[in-house]
Amino acid sequence: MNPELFYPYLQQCTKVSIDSRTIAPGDIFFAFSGENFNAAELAGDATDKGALAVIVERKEFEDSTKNIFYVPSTLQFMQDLARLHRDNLKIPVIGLTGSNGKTTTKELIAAVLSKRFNVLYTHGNLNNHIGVPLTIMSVKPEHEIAVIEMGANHQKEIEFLCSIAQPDYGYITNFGKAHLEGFGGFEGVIAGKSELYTYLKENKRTIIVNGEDPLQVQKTTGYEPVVSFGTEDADYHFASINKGNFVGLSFGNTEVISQLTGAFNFSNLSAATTLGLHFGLQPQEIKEAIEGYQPTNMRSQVMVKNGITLVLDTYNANPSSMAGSLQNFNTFKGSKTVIIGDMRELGPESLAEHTAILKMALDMDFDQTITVGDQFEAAGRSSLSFTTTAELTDYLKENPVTSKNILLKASRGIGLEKVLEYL
Ligand SMILES: CC(=O)N[C@H]1[C@@H](OP(=O)(O)OP(=O)(O)OC[C@H]2O[C@@H](n3ccc(=O)[nH]c3=O)[C@H](O)[C@@H]2O)O[C@H](CO)[C@@H](O)[C@@H]1O[C@H](C)C(=O)N[C@@H](C)C(=O)N[C@H](CCC(=O)N[C@@H](CCC[C@@H](N)C(=O)O)C(=O)O)C(=O)O
Ligand SMILES: Nc1ncnc2c1ncn2[C@@H]1O[C@H](COP(=O)(O)OP(=O)(O)OP(=O)(O)O)[C@@H](O)[C@H]1O
Ligand SMILES: C[C@@H](N)C(=O)N[C@H](C)C(=O)O
Repeated sequence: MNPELFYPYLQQCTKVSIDSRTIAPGDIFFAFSGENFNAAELAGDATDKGALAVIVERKEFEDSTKNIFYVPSTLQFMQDLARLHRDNLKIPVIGLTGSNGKTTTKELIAAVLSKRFNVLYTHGNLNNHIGVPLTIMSVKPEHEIAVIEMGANHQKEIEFLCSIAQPDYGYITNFGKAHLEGFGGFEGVIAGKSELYTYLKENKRTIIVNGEDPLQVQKTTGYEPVVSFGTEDADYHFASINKGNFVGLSFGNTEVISQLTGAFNFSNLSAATTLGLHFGLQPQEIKEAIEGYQPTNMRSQVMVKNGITLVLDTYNANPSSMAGSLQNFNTFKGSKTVIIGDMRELGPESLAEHTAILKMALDMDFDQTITVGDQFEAAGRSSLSFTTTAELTDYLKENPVTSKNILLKASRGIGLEKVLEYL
């Protein structure tokens, strides 16, 4: 089977899926093999559920009478099919990457643009070599704009994802100390993420740039077309405002207060507002969209429990986002405890980065700094350190935290959100 021959199935399908458990009539099922399952064995189940077509990479499961087609690599086929679909799309595609804030910014952009357009945007964090093709293939004729998040942890990955998403507009949230191991240090992060700029420049597409970020400005100076925000002379200028623990922005007579905490979210809000204005939305529409967006995904999520203000930021962590979270949390009024867990994928710089973050936390105005993970443990003395989240929860059962504010931040693998029920 080749992608051109298969393309009519994609045009007719209800949705695409890589999980037979989600298949409904009219769907296409792409069967992958993994650590636990070889999904090709489930091709029959998928057709029993009404799948329009199934792609398998095991010849013995091919059955053209049931539209079960064999390809040498399900992944490669899916990527080629997505590229073909993208070639046929006539709508603006906005691509974004960066070290921190991709998902939040993507959600904000989608919320804003959805006030006026039918927007297809990346679901959750499906931002990689599997997630991007799935997202692109999900664009239907009724969609008017697509917002595609692109993630990477090594060189040439963004270049590859751009070859599929082919963004007309591109935005890099920032360069930070994330995935240092795979990128080969901070310079490697800059090179890897800048592959988006290379694509946009080579294809004369529009760059959205934060004029207050010197590294982004340096990478884009002299290029046209650019839509800039931030500085006074940028295309769009916003002032940062705060209400309690929440960050917002103002422009003209419009004041917007988001449900996001952390000064770092100002650039995320600014990017979404810029795109809203660029696509002709009214300030009031943008305000309603941003004020209505509530993070529910362990990304700087603020909640009140038993009278304690909790910041749940356990979806990921790296030195840049950890520093931002600590600085923000330090501005909270009242007594404060931070519970921070190891930051993964930092390679040889890991210990030094954990040591610097621990020092930063200990120098701040917190009642208690609690750490989880062997990297923080190796980094030195904190008020309290635990190797695993399970050890911490055992401790919390006997010794509840009494501060009025608690920050929880760690890499995903630490599973720090499990302590929530003991706070
Ligand atoms: C192929 C797949 O789905 N893998 C997921 C799967 O892996 P596992 O090996 O455990 O699969 P199984 O053996 O259980 O199943 C095999 C397949 O069979 C399907 N199946 C199973 C049972 C059944 O009854 N019916 C079935 O059809 C099943 O659906 C499988 O397809 O499970 C893991 C645990 O949940 C998943 O982690 C794994 O997902 C892989 C890794 C994946 O890439 N998923 C993409 C859809 C995706 O976009 N995932 C994002 C993660 C993005 C991310 O981490 N981004 C980074 C930067 C990118 C770095 C990049 N180089 C990379 O490595 O990804 C960032 O910083 O943002 C997500 O899920 O959020
Ligand atoms: N602009 C920003 N600058 C620095 N840190 C940020 C920024 N935006 C968000 N963060 C931090 O990063 C955390 C994760 O945010 P988000 O999920 O949006 O990032 P991401 O880049 O999509 O990460 P991932 O790809 O792993 O989902 C937030 O909870 C916050 O701590
Ligand atoms: C969850 C994954 N995309 C990620 O961001 N991993 C880093 C290492 C983290 O969890 O902090």
